[in-house]
Amino acid sequence: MNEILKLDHVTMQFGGLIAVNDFDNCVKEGEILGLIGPNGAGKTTVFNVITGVYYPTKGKVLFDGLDITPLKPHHITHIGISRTFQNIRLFQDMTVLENVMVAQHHEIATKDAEKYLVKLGKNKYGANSLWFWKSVLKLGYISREREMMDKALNILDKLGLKKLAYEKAGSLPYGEQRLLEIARALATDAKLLLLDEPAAGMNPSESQQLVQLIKWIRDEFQVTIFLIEHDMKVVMGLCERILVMDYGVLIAEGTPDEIQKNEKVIEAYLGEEWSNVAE
Ligand SMILES: Nc1ncnc2c1ncn2[C@@H]1O[C@H](COP(=O)(O)OP(=O)(O)OP(=O)(O)O)[C@@H](O)[C@H]1O
Repeated sequence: MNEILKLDHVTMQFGGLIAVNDFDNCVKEGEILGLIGPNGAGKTTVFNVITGVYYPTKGKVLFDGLDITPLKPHHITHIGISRTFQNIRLFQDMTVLENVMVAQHHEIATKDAEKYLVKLGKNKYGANSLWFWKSVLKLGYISREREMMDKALNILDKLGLKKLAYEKAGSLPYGEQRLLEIARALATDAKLLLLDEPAAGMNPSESQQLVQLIKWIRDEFQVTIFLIEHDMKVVMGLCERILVMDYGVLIAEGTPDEIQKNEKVIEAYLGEEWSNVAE
């Protein structure tokens, strides 16, 4: 499998604290990769470096072979990486449909990213570029809105949320708000989805459904998935490969079976969350 994302010796330091220390690994195209580790291990910081929230102290991030380290978060969304957050970030007072449509509007703000891609000879996004100029000139704006709505409804339909399209996002039960976050991420035409604790707050039956749904999303939308998760049953049932961090350091990599037997990993977890899995 090709590497879709490469973290090349990434270090992220906050003052005296090294949150991520020489992280050197990749995400392979089409895989479901898990990132686990105790609280404060540095997992979210890895996602923040990938998505341009932080500029790493050392190292580079490559996406499809392209150095994306200097790009801003909205540019990173534009080139095909989208994320969900640990704490749900929806527009609570907007409808479900509007939330998904708004996610597509990143295309409007892409000029700088396109300049950067052109400079690197990588402009594969001609259609979006045309849309940018059309929207500036207000040409085709209405038909474009229609297209966005159809696309949003299609995604909602696939995720079983279409019947809720005109409900306020804030009125949805927690599990469905998490699904809506995934719908928003898919609406950006992402090639790589970063999911930060997708099962947080779900009951055991919801989280088992989520495992099946994420596998289905990977196949249906042909996306690669990199996720942070504390629920070990979800991680072990879903991920094909797992990376384990502790105190900013990548301490293990392997299949679910290999990770469950890894002494360093067992030690890092001090038996806590781990005992749930081993049962
Ligand atoms: N902006 C920041 N400034 C200073 N320290 C930070 C910042 N962001 C993260 N940290 C610190 O970096 C370390 C790693 O934090 P991070 O949120 O990446 O861990 P995590 O593995 O995602 O934890 P959790 O599972 O609890 O979400 C922590 O000690 C945290 O306090």
